[in-house]
Amino acid sequence: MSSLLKIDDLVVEHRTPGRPVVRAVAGASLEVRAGEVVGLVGESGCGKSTLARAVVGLNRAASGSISFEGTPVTPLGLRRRTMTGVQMVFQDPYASLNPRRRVGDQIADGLRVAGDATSSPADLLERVGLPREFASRHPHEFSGGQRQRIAIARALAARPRLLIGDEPISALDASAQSQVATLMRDLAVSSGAGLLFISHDLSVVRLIADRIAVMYLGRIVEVGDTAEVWAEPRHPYTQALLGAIPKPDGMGVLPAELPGDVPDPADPPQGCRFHPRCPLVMDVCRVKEPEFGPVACWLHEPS
Ligand SMILES: Nc1ncnc2c1ncn2[C@@H]1O[C@H](COP(=O)(O)OP(=O)(O)OP(=O)(O)O)[C@@H](O)[C@H]1O
Repeated sequence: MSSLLKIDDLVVEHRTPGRPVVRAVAGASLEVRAGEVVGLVGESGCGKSTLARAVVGLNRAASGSISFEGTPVTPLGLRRRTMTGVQMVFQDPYASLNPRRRVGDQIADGLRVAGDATSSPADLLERVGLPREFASRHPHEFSGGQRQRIAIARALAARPRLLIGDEPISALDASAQSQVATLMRDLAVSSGAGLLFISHDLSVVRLIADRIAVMYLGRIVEVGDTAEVWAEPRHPYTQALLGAIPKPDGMGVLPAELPGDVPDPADPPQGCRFHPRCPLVMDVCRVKEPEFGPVACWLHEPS
């Protein structure tokens, strides 16, 4: 599979006057290949949205690089390409659709972007599992799950090569969540596009992602094939997320609850950022950040 999106050592900072700088993405590296689904997971506030927004140019990169189909796009991100190559589906389908415009007209915008004169908005609605006649109606007539399908139809109309879902299911009813996630996966993969799917719902990510990237306090701490990471999570944080921390003596499993809260990204711990909460912490972890992959942990230092 060829590389579609490549993020290297990306740093993104939020600056608010009178407040310390928040380094929300602190040297993250990640790749999405054409035709694959990458699930990005991690606790609230770890920087997932900031990373996604940097990719589409809504947040500016302070350093590091982002390239799309081999072309560097940093520091402005993909904004100039967003209209054709990349589409993002946001968390809140109530906010992302224009309440005053008919659904069909909003989908038609995407078709125009792609220069697609053969498909109709009704065709796109059909592809996302909605009746063709919805095209003449307005967003307020629909449920959250239906609106998110409409937002997906609008994104797909532009024929993106990369689709990004930033928590696209977390505002939906439980019954709609896995359906919408699976739909995004099927539609992206069948058109040969890549999908970067951000979610804190691990069971859904497990269902749809080929690979999984685990983010902690601005960094990707583990990346791997979804089935392998589930079978054998290696970073203690991934183990905690999946509820399977082996005890240091190898006997049994610690409870999934991690001590303490996520540290403040404006003042991250020295050394490994996870060390204050890590049940397997060693001396080196307190002084030196593990800057290697695919498992950024001193227990898994490449030889
Ligand atoms: N516009 C902003 N100004 C200042 N700080 C921000 C801004 N946006 C995000 N942050 C901070 O950056 C950090 C990362 O936030 P981000 O929203 O990227 O995380 P996330 O993993 O997507 O979390 P969530 O799942 O809650 O959206 C958090 O500490 C957050 O408070």
